[in-house]
Amino acid sequence: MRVFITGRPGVGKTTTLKYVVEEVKKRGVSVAGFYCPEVRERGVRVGFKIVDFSTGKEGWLAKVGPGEPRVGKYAVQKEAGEVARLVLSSLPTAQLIAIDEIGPMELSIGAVKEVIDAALKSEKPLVAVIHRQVKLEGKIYVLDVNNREQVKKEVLKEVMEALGLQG
Ligand SMILES: Nc1nc2c(ncn2[C@@H]2O[C@H](COP(=O)(O)OP(=O)(O)OP(=O)(O)O)[C@@H](O)[C@H]2O)c(=O)[nH]1
Repeated sequence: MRVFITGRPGVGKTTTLKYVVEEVKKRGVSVAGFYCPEVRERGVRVGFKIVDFSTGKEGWLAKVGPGEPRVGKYAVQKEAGEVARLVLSSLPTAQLIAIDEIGPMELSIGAVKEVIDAALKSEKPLVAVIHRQVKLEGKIYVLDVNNREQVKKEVLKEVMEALGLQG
């Protein structure tokens, strides 16, 4: 099972993915993967964190300021690799893989791309937010404000079925 969630910025992709992860975790499912929330200071975006779904450990993915390598105006942070390696180590024992997101920034950071490649190679059920420019084989939900409640339920149902769990 591979389900991808895409849609325009701010439409609710992360919220949808986190809803599904939290619902299956309530049912005792082990989830591996990460999400990359933006960080704002006084309303201005200053960078992104990377958070491990399995342990909750987080680190800076990339933030404004000096440093190499860079993704756009952001400097990639070394700690991103530490969190990514933690995620990679939890993939083998997980029942579900969840990634937010498979996008240009994540794909340009070696250790994070390694997690994404491992997830895509895995036979395990995968739910991922994909950037609208990224094309992958699988069931794709294009989220909008009118369908996001319905999509939350549909994706959860697909995951539960793939894991052999009741509703
Ligand atoms: N009322 C309502 N608000 C939502 C829903 N989903 C997301 N939001 C709100 O919309 C805003 C953006 O949600 P995200 O989940 O971060 O949207 P996103 O598509 O992941 O955003 P980007 O990653 O920046 O593209 C947040 O303030 C959410 O609280 C929803 O189902 N209902």
